[in-house]
Amino acid sequence: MSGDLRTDLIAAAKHFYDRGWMVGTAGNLSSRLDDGSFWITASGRQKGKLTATDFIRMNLDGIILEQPDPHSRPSAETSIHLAVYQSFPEAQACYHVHSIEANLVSRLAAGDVVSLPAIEMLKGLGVWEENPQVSMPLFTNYFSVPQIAQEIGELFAISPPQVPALLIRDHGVTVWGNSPATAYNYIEIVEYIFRYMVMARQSILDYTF
Ligand SMILES: CSCCC(=O)C(=O)COP(=O)(O)O
Ligand SMILES: [Zn+2]
Repeated sequence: MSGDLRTDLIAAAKHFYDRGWMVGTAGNLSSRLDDGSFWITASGRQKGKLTATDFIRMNLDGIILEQPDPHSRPSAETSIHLAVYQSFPEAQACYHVHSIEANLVSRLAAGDVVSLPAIEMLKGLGVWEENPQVSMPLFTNYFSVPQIAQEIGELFAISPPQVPALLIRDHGVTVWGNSPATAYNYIEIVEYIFRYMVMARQSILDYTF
């Protein structure tokens, strides 16, 4: 598997699993090859113990190109990865995890965006401004995942987000980057920001975002 994108995905999933962000088979990761196709985690796999056969290679039309385990199915949330890759052709990796903090933060916002605190960590998401006013798009967790994906694609076609991340209410966060390493960092940064927001709510200090 040397030079195989699945090596990065397996290592990332193990790290996120160990952080408690991919427990109980939660979350899905994908990464693109030079031909535009992508490896994505098969559905329902234990994300702390992935092997090369726990992935499926698909093209941007959602057609399966390689399936090392013939009994596997693509992630149930493949349509969201497709919406991200179709919206952002430069994206090379798309990572989705479920943390408790992401779920709590999604309940802090009543509307369709979450305002983020103007902290230094925003630079890690590409925001280099004095006292930035930044929000992350927040989507409804429809039972039908393709419906979530459709809303993502429709919104991003007219209004690209300020940061390479989206939150689904009561579900989890999805990020994308121009490499697997970048997407990995983005997950760590958004989860830091969510943790900050939850802790700020619990603190006696008056924080407004
Ligand atoms: C307990 S996880 C519920 C499904 C989900 O939201 C998820 O991220 C994992 O789905 P997959 O089909 O990719 O395993
Ligand atoms: Zn999910």
